[in-house]
Amino acid sequence: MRSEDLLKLPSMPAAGPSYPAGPYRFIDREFLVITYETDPDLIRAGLPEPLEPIADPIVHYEWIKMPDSSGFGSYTESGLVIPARLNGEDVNFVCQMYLDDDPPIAAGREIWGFPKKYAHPKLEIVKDTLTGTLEYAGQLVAMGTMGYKHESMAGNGDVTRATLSKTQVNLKMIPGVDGHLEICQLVAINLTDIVVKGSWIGPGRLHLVPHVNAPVADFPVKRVIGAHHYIADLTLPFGRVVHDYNKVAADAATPTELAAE
Ligand SMILES: CC(=O)CC(=O)O
Repeated sequence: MRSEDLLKLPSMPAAGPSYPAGPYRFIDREFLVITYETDPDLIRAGLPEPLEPIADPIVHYEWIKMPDSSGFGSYTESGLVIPARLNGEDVNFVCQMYLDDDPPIAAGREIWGFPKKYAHPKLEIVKDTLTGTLEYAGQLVAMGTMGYKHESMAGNGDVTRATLSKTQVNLKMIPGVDGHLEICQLVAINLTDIVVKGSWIGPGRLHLVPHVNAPVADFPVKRVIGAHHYIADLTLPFGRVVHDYNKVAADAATPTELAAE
């Protein structure tokens, strides 16, 4: 295989790349987001610097069903997002994500640094209840329930658009061949071409179970604040590096330390 052909490949392995080149467009992407209050000390400890906590110690627990995703197919994911501040901007730090499809796990980690792990999330309508569950290694670790379409936010599409437009921040960590973190960065992403197709609020409940390898319950639920169900089409564009830990450490190293390397 010629080098110039290799360099045009979207991903590895060269024999059957895991995911194609973008753009990555999602149609009818359906969200259940349960917002709750947790312990402020746990939020402070869970946010990588220089991210800072906001005044309210809140977490968004999400289920996202993606039936039609270019390049990735049909899959579901679930996880935790923590509102935070970065350089004076309100952002969402993507803290944990669990999903059931290999290409978006590989692409999510390799391109944008999403903290993705393989698990079995589900989002379904069961009788009168929008129900999200997450199983990791055969055990239930999260269950969220919401009254189905109680109050439409149709006249309030801008609120949902604003929610989807908020900057997301990931901690991307990829080791090099010597095992050290060759890439250790905060990566920011803003979704584009957002079309909100439906949006509802209603009563919600959330149950999290401690699990060592899917530690969603490390941010325990003190009080549920609200539940939001919405459906949208959107594009996930490439990201941008907003903080490079290796560069900051190299810039801070003294000339003596550098000479000793
Ligand atoms: C591929 C991705 O990272 C997108 C998603 O699953 O949210």
